[in-house]
Amino acid sequence: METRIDSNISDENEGDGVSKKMTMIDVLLLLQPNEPDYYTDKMIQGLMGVLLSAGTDTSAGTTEWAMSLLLNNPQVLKKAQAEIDIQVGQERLMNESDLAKLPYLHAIIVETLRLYPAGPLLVPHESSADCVIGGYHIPRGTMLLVNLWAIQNDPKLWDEPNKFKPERFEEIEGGNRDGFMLMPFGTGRRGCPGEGLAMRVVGLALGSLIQCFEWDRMNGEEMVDMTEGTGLALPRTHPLEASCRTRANMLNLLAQII
Ligand code: HEM
Repeated sequence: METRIDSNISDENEGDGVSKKMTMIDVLLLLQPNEPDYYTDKMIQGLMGVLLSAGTDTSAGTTEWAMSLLLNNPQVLKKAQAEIDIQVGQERLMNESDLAKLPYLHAIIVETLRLYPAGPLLVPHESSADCVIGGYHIPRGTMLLVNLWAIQNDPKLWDEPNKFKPERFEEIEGGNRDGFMLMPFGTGRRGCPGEGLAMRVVGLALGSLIQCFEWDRMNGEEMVDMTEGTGLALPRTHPLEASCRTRANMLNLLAQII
């Protein structure tokens, strides 16, 4: 990965500085001449590495949990497919601009993030000054972990918290954020900066899989095992295996692009 980022940096350094589309690396390199001690190659490389590592397993894992939940809840999968068929049709592949017309797909992703948040304890925060949280005195320099998983699965806050019910978010624009019941991307100024990108990436990947293929569990009646593994981004214990076949009406379209 370092080599890749290095070569991007040296390509950009050799260019005339005017690129067709500004990437984040382009912007950082433009800032470099004015503040060379701050925008060093090492710092840019580190920033890119953080974005890649923070954005990859989280988005892929959320897509995998969502597919697992859909396989165990085929009626939800059918409803999502019907929404895509009505809003997008089968003449073209769905694209990013379709996401705004697919509230049920959005609700599926939010419900997945409620049940299986990729950051179950958020990331550790540290108080920069003495403060009081919920009546507790927190001295400066204390590490604070938020048990997001417990909040998002709390029966005092959620009706049937263990059930996968995307309908609970269908009516609510952008998911229910009242009272911090749901914050899969954290909150405040250290909240996840990749939220918008993640929702688009997961929406497009999951939506395309639903639009193009019929999905079944590998072992018929046997439910997909939903055991959580250990790891920072709440991985599954076993990678998901599923059976899929191209939907009859999508065959021609897919044949053209493969
Ligand atoms: C489904 C996907 C994702 C989930 C669930 C997720 C969740 C989170 C959470 C819970 C935090 C900690 C927030 C807090 O402590 O308040 C976080 C931080 C962060 N995320 Fe994400 N994230 C996702 C995707 C991404 C993507 C795509 C990127 C970038 C390309 C990204 C970049 C970051 C960075 C840089 C931080 C640290 C922010 C800081 O400390 O100021 N994340 N994310």
